[in-house]
Amino acid sequence: MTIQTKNAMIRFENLRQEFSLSGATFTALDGVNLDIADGEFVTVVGPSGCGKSTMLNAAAGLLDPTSGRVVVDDIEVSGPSPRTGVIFQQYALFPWLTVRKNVEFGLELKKMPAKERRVIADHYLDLVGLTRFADALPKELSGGMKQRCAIARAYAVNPEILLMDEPFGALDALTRVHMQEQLLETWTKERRTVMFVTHDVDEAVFLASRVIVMAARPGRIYKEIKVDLPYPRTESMRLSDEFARLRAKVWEAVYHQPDAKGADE
Ligand SMILES: Nc1ncnc2c1ncn2[C@@H]1O[C@H](COP(=O)(O)OP(=O)(O)OP(=O)(O)O)[C@@H](O)[C@H]1O
Repeated sequence: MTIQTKNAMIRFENLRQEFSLSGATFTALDGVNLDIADGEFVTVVGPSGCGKSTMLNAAAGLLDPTSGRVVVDDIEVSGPSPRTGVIFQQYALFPWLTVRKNVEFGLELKKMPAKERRVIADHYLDLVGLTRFADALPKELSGGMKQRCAIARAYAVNPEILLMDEPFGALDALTRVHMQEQLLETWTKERRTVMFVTHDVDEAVFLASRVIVMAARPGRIYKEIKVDLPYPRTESMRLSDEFARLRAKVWEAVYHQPDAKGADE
């Protein structure tokens, strides 16, 4: 399935990714074509092992594609770039640095003067609601707060793209819902192009303007489901008939594919 849009910020062009596994070649992704428009919020779902993280890692420049390529704003991705912020499920915070210092980290690497760094860090800490915890250490934060810190840190270096791999996967259901609302609030105020990988069908529908459903063996795009709910998304939308209809549609596409087993089974 090929999905192309005008003004793509991220373009997957016929991406194929093979891995060597105990001497054998395993095709994790095959023929992936997808455009994500500037400022769009796209979620990616699919059975375990269908290559969601592989796709995201390719966009992050963490993989060398077997063939095809990923293009960001007309430039081929050949390695990690400051234009792209990546947030994983594990809170990749430095435990010995305060929350503010964690957010400032990328700016320090850029050799930005301390005063400027602090202004930017404090802006993003405010945006994610962590101002009161600026001087705390990561161990003093809850899981949700740690991920908010990771989001502030990713935003601080001003990337055009945010790649998020199951960022709320380790959180309890209630915190997860709050985090989804908070992320959308941040994204509405400071819009970036987002590709967000998740296992959670509700999360995929609530966040995205477009849900990409993948299939396994080999990993490929199976379906695209448009979410025509306006932003800002609200709790009442989550409980609406339209949301239920979209959830059912995505659920059907994920769990009732012609060959619905995960690649690992
Ligand atoms: N570096 C690697 N070396 C070998 N095989 C890999 C590597 N990375 C991923 N794979 C394999 O590629 C397939 C796709 O993995 P990937 O993590 O992208 O899937 P996923 O859809 O994100 O899975 P999940 O939903 O379980 O996280 C899996 O079978 C995995 O074992």
